[in-house]
Amino acid sequence: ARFVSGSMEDTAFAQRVVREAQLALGGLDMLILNHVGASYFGFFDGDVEHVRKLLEINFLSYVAMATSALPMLKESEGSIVVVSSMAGKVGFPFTVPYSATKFALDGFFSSLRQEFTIQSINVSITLCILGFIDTGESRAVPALLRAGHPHPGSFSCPLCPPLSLSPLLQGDPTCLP
Ligand SMILES: NC(=O)C1=CN([C@@H]2O[C@H](COP(=O)(O)OP(=O)(O)OC[C@H]3O[C@@H](n4cnc5c(N)ncnc54)[C@H](OP(=O)(O)O)[C@@H]3O)[C@@H](O)[C@H]2O)C=CC1
Ligand SMILES: CC(C)CCC[C@@H](C)[C@H]1CC[C@H]2[C@@H]3C(=O)C=C4C[C@@H](O)CC[C@]4(C)[C@H]3CC[C@]12C
Repeated sequence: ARFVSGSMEDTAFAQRVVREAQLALGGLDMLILNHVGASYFGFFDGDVEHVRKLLEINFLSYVAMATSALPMLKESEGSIVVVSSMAGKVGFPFTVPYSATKFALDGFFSSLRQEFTIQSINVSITLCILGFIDTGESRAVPALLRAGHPHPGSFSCPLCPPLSLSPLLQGDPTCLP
């Protein structure tokens, strides 16, 4: 495997990764955009700088990489895959900055897809809407909810008040509308 180390909060770095891929591979069939910066699970704390930084990592770098990769993807009639979340489709408490970055991805890439159709550009754009997955930082979330954090006492799913979120986090999707 090849890698380029750096941080996606710097759009120049995001563009460099694509250039390095071009030099190393000579073209690109697929661009999978997946990384996310660390955030917190709790009530919005008013930190606007955190929202800006998260937008740079989770949103702007995706825009920069897709834009830089587009000539290669047009050439190969390839694909862009954008990893998003249910929190990027429905407002959900305790993930305000993260959710904003995922909604932004939907706005940008779903609109771009429409333009590709109008212009007959044969590059597919797939937005993946994932539910809860037991990885990285997210591992702490079910325990936080079970412990009544960040809201004291238990709380219910805002979309279906009679049902608790716990079954959903344990893999039972019956809470979904
Ligand atoms: N887990 C979940 O419940 C859900 C996840 N998703 C989505 O799935 C995707 C993957 O999530 P998941 O695997 O859980 O996330 P993790 O938090 O486990 O991993 C995040 C990855 O992003 C990288 N990263 C973090 N900050 C930066 C940065 N500044 N520059 C470059 N890379 C960075 C990390 O690299 P390093 O390890 O080197 O720091 C790490 O590889 C994301 O798009 C997420 O939104 C969607 C719905 C639910
Ligand atoms: C219709 C709704 C009731 C569905 C609610 C689903 C909720 C519980 C699911 C859907 C998407 C999930 C979050 C997610 O996408 C990614 C992360 C990043 C990780 O670092 C920390 C955990 C976090 C915030 C997940 C927390 C749980 C979320 C909000």
